[in-house]
Amino acid sequence: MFCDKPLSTLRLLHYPQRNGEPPKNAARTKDGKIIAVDDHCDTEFLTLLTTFGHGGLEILDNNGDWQPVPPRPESLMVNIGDTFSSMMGGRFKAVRHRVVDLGIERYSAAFFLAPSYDVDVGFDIMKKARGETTNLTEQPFGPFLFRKMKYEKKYPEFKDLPDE
Ligand SMILES: O=C(O)CCC(=O)C(=O)O
Ligand SMILES: [Fe+2]
Repeated sequence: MFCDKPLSTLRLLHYPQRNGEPPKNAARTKDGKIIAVDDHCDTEFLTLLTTFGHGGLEILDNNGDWQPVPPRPESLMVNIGDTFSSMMGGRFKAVRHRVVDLGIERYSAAFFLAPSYDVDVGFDIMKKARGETTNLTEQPFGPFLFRKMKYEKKYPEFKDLPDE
């Protein structure tokens, strides 16, 4: 499911320390902190994330409040992606998260485990395992990912890519 024509990616992130005043139009949280990465859910299957001990990551809880994720040494954070959530019929939810600027230089690394380009992700894993029919339609992961990134999440780096 993950090995042939893989679409998994490793993202190495460096957030340089800000010098001087932030731009006037910088995106801010309700309590005035500068947002370094806007809130989003990861799109792929599962994400393994380390922040190398840095704070700044926040998740949206069920009450709609943002909660800081305290860095835990020697551990990885595992996030469920939209694809896994949809394949589990929504029983597991992709967590909304964002990164706020704490005024320090920051590093993180995220491995986005993604199904292969041609793999059908348009079914409910649990229903299929029980031999039940699923309502979802066949959906190869590659075009599903590209469409989601381009039209739904509107990520600029996907703007000029073809749909398939
Ligand atoms: O830098 C971080 O801690 C998180 C980055 C992130 O959420 C992402 O790249 O999808
Ligand atoms: Fe993320």
